[in-house]
Amino acid sequence: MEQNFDVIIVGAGSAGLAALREVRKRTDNFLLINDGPYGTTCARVGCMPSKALIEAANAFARRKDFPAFGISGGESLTVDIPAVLRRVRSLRDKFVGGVLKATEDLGERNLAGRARMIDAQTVEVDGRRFRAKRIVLAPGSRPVVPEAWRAFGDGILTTDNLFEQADLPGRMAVIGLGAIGVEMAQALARLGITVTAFDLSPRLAGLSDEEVNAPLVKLLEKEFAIHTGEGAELRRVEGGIEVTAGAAKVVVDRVLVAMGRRPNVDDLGLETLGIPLDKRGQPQVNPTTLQVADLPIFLAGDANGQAALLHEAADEGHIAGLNAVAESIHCFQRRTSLAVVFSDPEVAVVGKRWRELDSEAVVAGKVSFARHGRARTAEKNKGVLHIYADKKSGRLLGAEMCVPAAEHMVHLLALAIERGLKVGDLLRMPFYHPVYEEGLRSALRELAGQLPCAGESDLASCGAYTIEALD
Ligand SMILES: Cc1cc2nc3c(=O)[nH]c(=O)nc-3n(C[C@H](O)[C@H](O)[C@H](O)COP(=O)(O)OP(=O)(O)OC[C@H]3O[C@@H](n4cnc5c(N)ncnc54)[C@H](O)[C@@H]3O)c2cc1C
Ligand SMILES: NC(=O)c1ccc[n+]([C@@H]2O[C@H](COP(=O)([O-])OP(=O)(O)OC[C@H]3O[C@@H](n4cnc5c(N)ncnc54)[C@H](O)[C@@H]3O)[C@@H](O)[C@H]2O)c1
Repeated sequence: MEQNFDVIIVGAGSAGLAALREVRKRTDNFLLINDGPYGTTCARVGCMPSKALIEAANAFARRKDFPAFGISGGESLTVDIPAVLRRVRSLRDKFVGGVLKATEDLGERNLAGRARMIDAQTVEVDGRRFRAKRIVLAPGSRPVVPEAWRAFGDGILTTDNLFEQADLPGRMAVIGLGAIGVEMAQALARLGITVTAFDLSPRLAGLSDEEVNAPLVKLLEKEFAIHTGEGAELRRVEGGIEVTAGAAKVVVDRVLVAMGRRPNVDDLGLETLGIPLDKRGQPQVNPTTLQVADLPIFLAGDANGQAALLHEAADEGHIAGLNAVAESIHCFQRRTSLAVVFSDPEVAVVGKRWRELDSEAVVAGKVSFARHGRARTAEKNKGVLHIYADKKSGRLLGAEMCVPAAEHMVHLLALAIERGLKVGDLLRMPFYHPVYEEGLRSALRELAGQLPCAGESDLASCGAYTIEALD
């Protein structure tokens, strides 16, 4: 017999739980279905354990700057990788524990099992059928691992099991240098592991501006070997796994695969819905409503293949949850796009990427942090920052950067872009001395110098800014 609900939510990840928060405020008649471990990808195997590993690696790497500061003895420091991994898991358990509270009082409204759509209002789990007026699908994504590589068994790692390891070997390959690959390759190298990294693309960490990418590659190459432009192949050899890519060849103990994540939509029964699916099996999803075509279904989080980031998953779950209980479906304006990769220096992209802009219609303000005063005091004077603005109006459009404190500067820029500010508006803000944001100001001044509308001074003449966000 089928059970009837107002809303069914599939997936208890960040998107599913954000939907749950809205749904349960408005109805008790819901069902949450989750396959596999609870606790979310972010807290269990994603954002949080990866950042815990990075922090340990960066703390240990700091010893290399000690001589420059006049501190000696750094070379006698050692790292206990099993202890590092134990701390990562201990922190991870606390983060997961916090997340589990969101579902602990649900009782029978929380069902463990794999859900599959039967039609637009019916879901099947282990042969049982459940109907709902509306359904939120938030099944997340999983690491891409080429089928043939599964034969290497525990020689292959992904971030699903990296943090579970009791110890790590001396030689590792990292395949894929997107966000995960860059973060993990640098962290592993900083923990003393000999890392060799590979990517098909010469652009790393999601950067599209080659003038920002090139210095990043140079900096990372000081810490581990990087080979780009060729697909990697694996072969078991005496004493390890041989990785080849074009002319590059290395034997390693284990391989971390970070070649992207695939949305979990392939086994979800979407083909039963009678709507077109693209070649990746994705239905059309409206990003402002999360609605799938014109069905009573909402697809949120990594699963919709739009922006695989935590804050976007949470927003999408929120929108999907609200729309799943609303009388009529609402559109929500999405936030300025923002992504940070927690390498050192940090990589960050905000607003429009360079490749999305018409190079004829924009000007770029560029600054190198090599001579940045505050960064020099901290031995962190590395990287470059590019800001893009509309040539005619001076309106800020986006930025790409690999610099220290990028995570903070992109938030300031996101505010400016979201509020439609111009280069001159941001230059009228105070910049304290000495802070990393002075580098941002240099890039803005460089931009202003290229704009026909730029004045002679950063400061406004009398009067209000007449900008809602600032006055
Ligand atoms: C190593 C790593 C580091 C990351 N770092 C960052 C970061 O620093 N910043 C950032 O913004 N983002 C980061 N991310 C991305 C972020 O973690 C994800 O975007 C986010 O967790 C996605 O949430 P979600 O709800 O879509 O999916 P999930 O949290 O994966 O939830 C999906 C849930 O649905 C379940 N499920 C799947 N199929 C079914 C089914 N058929 N039936 C029932 N249940 C199902 C899954 O088992 C899972 O429990 C990182 C990701 C990784 C892997
Ligand atoms: N700091 C963060 O915000 C953060 C950190 C980690 C992950 N994430 C999210 O998780 C998602 C997945 O991360 P990811 O790094 O796995 O994916 P990604 O899509 O960012 O990068 C995958 C990389 O693998 C490369 N690649 C693909 N196939 C390859 C092959 N055959 N050989 C060599 N290289 C190959 C691609 O060129 C790309 O550079 C990202 O989209 C990101 O949104 C975010």
